[in-house]
Amino acid sequence: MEFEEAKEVLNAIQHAGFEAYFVGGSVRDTILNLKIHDVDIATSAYPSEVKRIFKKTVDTGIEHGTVTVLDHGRAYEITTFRTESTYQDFRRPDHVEFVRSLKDDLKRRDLTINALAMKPDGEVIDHFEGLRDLKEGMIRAVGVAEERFHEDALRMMRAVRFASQLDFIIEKKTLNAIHHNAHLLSNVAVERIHVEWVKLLLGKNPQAGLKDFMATELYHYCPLFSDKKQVFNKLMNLNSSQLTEEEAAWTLLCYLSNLASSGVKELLRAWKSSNSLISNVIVATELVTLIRQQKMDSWTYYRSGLHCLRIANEVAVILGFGINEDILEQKYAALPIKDKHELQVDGGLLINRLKMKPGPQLGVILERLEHQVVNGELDNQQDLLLTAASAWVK
Ligand SMILES: Nc1ccn([C@@H]2O[C@H](COP(=O)(O)OP(=O)(O)OP(=O)(O)O)[C@@H](O)[C@H]2O)c(=O)n1
Repeated sequence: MEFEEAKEVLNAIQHAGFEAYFVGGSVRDTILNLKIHDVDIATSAYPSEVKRIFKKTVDTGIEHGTVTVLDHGRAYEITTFRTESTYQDFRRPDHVEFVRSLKDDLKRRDLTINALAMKPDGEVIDHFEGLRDLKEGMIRAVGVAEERFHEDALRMMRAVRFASQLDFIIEKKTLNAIHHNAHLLSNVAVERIHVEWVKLLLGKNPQAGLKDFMATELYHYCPLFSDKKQVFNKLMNLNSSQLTEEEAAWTLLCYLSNLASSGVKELLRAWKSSNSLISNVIVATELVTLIRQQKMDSWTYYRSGLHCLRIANEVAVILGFGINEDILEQKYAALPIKDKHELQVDGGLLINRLKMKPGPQLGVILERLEHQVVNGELDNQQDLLLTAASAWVK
């Protein structure tokens, strides 16, 4: 386990005479028995001191106190204890103030469940009753919630995200503070909000996260979400099994919003999504309707591709009209060709053998061949395809 190896890193810092602890999400997730992804370390050593202890380091965020240590092929982020919120946009490193006390460092973290530290021997340091909140399933800001949210407004989205991801309840004062400060979210980079929003949708209890997201009016300050109250209500009422990936989450949202492809594009662009995500969600959203209408023919399977078919069907299953997964896979596997390049003729061949001229007619004929092969009307054999094409040319 990553923790075991990371202990050596902690020990090395301690041997050099400094304090060092595991902090943040890895401590929370270990206590919750969840899989941990990255291990963050907080230390009283300044970055220059950390760099003296280890052979291989990278200055990944030296201005906010972070040095990455490379050890046995792994990377560990080691951050000097700090006070004022440096969790904000790292383009604003002007707030950093290093301190030598762990408590001061933990005091400026967002939520009590994220303000725990752990020693290499597993002892947990808990200044803000994070262990109690973990046990009770509570999301609570550290200290005065308003202050924490002013330091970094993204924390409000993190709170609703954790409510969904961990299936926890947001404590009343924290929830009120989010409601009161929701407008501050407008100052946060969309990319950062995006990460939290997706984690909320993919969480264990998205209905709970959405309920808080709406009740606190955070959604008003998210791109193009102001008019989506009804859609979120629909989402909340779905007895959904857990969504497995971001594209499925957006597809569900776009389908429930009745968005045509231009609307999907506009929404996802506003959320700064990648072009590949946008095009997959456009295809998958249309597919959901076709699945509902039972209009799934071979051509639809072919042009959608297996990836989008799976996404659309995941959504259709949640909506109660999905296709049996095995049947979906079988139908796709049974397609005579999966890609245009598998067609036994191409433009060059038509020009050479049928003396066709390059131009739009060639494209039309190739497309017709492709359709017929996919639909099983014509075998994908070169001589058959050439015969069919030559008949169409005449
Ligand atoms: N806006 C933020 C972001 C992070 N943190 C602190 O920095 C730690 C690490 O942050 P990050 O890795 O972004 O999130 P995790 O809490 O580790 O959650 P995840 O498991 O999703 O990575 C958090 O636990 C929390 O203590 C914070 O106080 N405020």
